[in-house]
Amino acid sequence: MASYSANTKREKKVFDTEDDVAKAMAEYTFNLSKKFCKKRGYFTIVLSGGDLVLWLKKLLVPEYAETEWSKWHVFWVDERVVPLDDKDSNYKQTLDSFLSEVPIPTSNIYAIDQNCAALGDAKGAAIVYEECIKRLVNQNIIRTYKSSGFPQFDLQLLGMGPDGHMASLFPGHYQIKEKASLVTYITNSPKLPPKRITFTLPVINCASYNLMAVCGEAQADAVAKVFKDDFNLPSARLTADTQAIWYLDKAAASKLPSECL
Ligand SMILES: O=C1O[C@H](COP(=O)(O)O)[C@@H](O)[C@H](O)[C@H]1O
Repeated sequence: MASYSANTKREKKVFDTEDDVAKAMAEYTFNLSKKFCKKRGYFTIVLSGGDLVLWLKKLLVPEYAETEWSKWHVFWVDERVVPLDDKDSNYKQTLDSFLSEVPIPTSNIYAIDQNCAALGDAKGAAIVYEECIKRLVNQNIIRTYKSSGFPQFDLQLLGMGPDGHMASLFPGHYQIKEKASLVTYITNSPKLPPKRITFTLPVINCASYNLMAVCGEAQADAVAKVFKDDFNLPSARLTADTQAIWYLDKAAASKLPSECL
């Protein structure tokens, strides 16, 4: 199993504005899509909810017209267990702002199970999502991390909340300790809505590339704690197989200790 003890060097780039972060995230995604589509014929990309959903629109510019959308397989690192047409659904938000604009085959977009979502069955949704990931590993669409059996996604685009949570792994909640499952669930999330499913930390850290994009002053304290290695914050535990990089705007980076600048 992958280690999550911060042995992959945490990298960062600071940009002037949120718009610059979004543009750089799009460029990073485009380049990795090109690399993996050429190498394997697939690109497995994991998305988050939150602000990032809007930043994905930067991929819709003519510069990236050659993106091989038909080779994309899209997952969510976490999802709120609400009906798929609910305004809080990460799937719906991403569909409305980005996915509906690009020709990714519908069968390559892996939303959570709609029955579990409609019933608010978080445990069931986690089980079904884990089965889905395992099936795609068996089909060689998702690679595995150094023959550990853990899935290895090509790229994950992540966000962090002001409390330092990433995906739906929240500070002080036991889900961060889960090591055996691929997908777990929470029914008392401190951020609403309360029922969510989430990739576990080993799965998150097995990805080839992890890009954490964080903007705004509200996140500055948490960013500073992460870069001081405060592992109480789930986001401080982010690593990756090849690269774990943080894209920050100046506001989010404003409280970084001077030795980190
Ligand atoms: O609830 C969630 O929050 C985090 C962070 O969102 P942000 O708006 O502060 O960027 C997000 O990454 C996660 O996917 C989402 O479910």
